[in-house]
Amino acid sequence: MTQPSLITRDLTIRFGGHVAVNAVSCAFHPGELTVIVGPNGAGKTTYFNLISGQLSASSGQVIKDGVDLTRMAPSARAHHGIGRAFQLTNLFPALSVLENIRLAVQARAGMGWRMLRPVRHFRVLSEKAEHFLEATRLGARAHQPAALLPHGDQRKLEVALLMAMEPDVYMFDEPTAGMSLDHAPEVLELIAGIKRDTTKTVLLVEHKMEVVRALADRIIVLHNGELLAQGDPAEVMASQLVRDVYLGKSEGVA
Ligand SMILES: Nc1ncnc2c1ncn2[C@@H]1O[C@H](COP(=O)(O)OP(=O)(O)OP(=O)(O)O)[C@@H](O)[C@H]1O
Repeated sequence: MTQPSLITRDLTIRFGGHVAVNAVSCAFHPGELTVIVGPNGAGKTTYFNLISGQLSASSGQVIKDGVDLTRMAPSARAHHGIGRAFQLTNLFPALSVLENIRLAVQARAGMGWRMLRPVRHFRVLSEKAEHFLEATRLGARAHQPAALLPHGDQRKLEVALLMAMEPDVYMFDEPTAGMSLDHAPEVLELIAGIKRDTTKTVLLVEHKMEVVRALADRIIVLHNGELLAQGDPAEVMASQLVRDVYLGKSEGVA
């Protein structure tokens, strides 16, 4: 087994008297896609926010390749390779798909390629942007304003922007939420492609069991902010403890 790229150690956050994430210790490895499941209010999104830095932990640690990120801002965590997909609100809606991807590539380049000469720099940026455009099958939409994309293509553009940042750890929160059945497989195939790169660690929050079945190498189950179970998806979902938690919340696990 490879070394974990990401570890949370006793990660905890309290909102007043409510402990939304309670001492969650977990390791995530390159080449592995872990789906985080649990009933509504279990703490999944809060756990994600603690890893990406949108929330600060009350106690515990977030460690990436041996570096303690716990007190870092989201941008510093991104610099250390944590990449989280967000809905398109932070895009430039009037710019084209290709221009948005190029900006993401440029933001990434600002982190690591300062030594390149300007002309070569520009060519490399453009080639990289084209690469991510094609990889996400958005070529036909290259020159359309991002704001005018159909919903399914907007979700693909979110994946393209994340890929352009070239993170080590990819984080997706319900990546097919609100998508039509036609488009969901395309986004899932993009995520499956990322997972085939054995240097990448992928974390996914997901409710849909068909998505869990299609993509998960491993699942972790959160319940009342605590880590209830982890391991092989089929085995964990079949366990009585996990079934009780879901049935107790009247949510199907079939
Ligand atoms: N900023 C906050 N202030 C107070 N309570 C919060 C805050 N953020 C989350 N919570 C609470 O923490 C708990 C976990 O919420 P969270 O959104 O992480 O759950 P979830 O598992 O992602 O749920 P869902 O599947 O419904 O999205 C909930 O009880 C929620 O009300």
